Amino acid sequence: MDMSTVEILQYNFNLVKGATNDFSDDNKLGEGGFGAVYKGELGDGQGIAVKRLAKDSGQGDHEFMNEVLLVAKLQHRNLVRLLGFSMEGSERLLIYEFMPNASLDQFIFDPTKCALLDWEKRYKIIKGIAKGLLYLHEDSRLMIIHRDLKASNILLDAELNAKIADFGMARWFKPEETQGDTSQIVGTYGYMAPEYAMHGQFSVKSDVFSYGVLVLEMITGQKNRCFRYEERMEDLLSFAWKSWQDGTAMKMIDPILKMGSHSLHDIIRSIHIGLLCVQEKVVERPTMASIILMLNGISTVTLPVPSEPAFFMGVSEPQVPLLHEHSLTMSSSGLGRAKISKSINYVSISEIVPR
Ligand SMILES: Nc1ncnc2c1ncn2[C@@H]1O[C@H](COP(=O)(O)OP(=O)(O)OP(=O)(O)O)[C@@H](O)[C@H]1O
Repeated sequence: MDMSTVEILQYNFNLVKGATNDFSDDNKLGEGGFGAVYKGELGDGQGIAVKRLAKDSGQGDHEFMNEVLLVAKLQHRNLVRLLGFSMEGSERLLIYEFMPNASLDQFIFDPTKCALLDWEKRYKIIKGIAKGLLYLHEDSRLMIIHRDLKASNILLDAELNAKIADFGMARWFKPEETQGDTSQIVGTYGYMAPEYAMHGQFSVKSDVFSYGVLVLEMITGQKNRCFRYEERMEDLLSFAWKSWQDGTAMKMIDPILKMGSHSLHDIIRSIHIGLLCVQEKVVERPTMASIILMLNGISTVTLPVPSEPAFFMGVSEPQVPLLHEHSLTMSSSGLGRAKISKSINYVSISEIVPR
């Protein structure tokens, strides 16, 4: 381990504790599957978000530091930057740059704040997420599959640039290894590709699936998990697919997105791209590299006709109550044995080589 890098990344525990007012409730930004997140300010005025990891991970200091070093090396304008870490006893803190506009879900699903994100801004975010994912999938030194891409994991900076957060569940791969099988499924209901949710198979294409759900949510302004149309509960993917087939895709667009003809073209194209991402057949889903070409509307790129999406939501509603927006962990034997886990520990970030 490169000790000089460790020194640069390691923050004094008491300093961080003080910066968050002793992890006070007033400073609490939210709580995720890994623990609570607190706002803080360092002596030089820099805003930070401190993730205080749940204490039951049992991970050694050395392993923890190794993981932090790996994550800190990932730098891209569409990824939330990990500034460093702090440890004391069983306490483990991750220190991130602070994102003043919080997460995307707090805009697009909020009846008032949704108006702050017009189509231009949403389109910029859709493109930004695609660039961040492409970096994770193809351009960083290691291949990374996020595995829990969703609206609450997209943070927004002061200029509303999209920054992908929560690499806690990402896995690192050697470049030639692009697929994995796991019995520990960690993701969020509504965004998980069916082959991952049901058989534990994950690949860059399971991230592409989640990206497609996210794009469709940004256009409709509704959550995949509780989509409504004319007072009826529907399944977002089935609804999008049916509307597309019927030539009535317009009716799924969030009315708040007032459209000129130029943006309408981009919105319809984005619905098309979203549908390509959520196709049932994994091989038919485009890669992030082709998605970026499609989004940029390169005229030589003709979009393929989408095939049927996976109606995962419709057929396999888990028979368990869902706790908030939280991630679920289930055995690879299927949804019947799904169980909710609120305290997924960060051991999963250390899995560098897939099984
Ligand atoms: N760097 C940050 N800057 C500003 N706010 C942040 C930052 N990181 C997290 N938050 C806030 O803290 C909340 C909790 O974050 P966290 O990533 O732990 O949970 P989550 O994404 O809601 O759930 P999960 O752990 O299931 O992914 C987020 O919704 C976000 O509003």
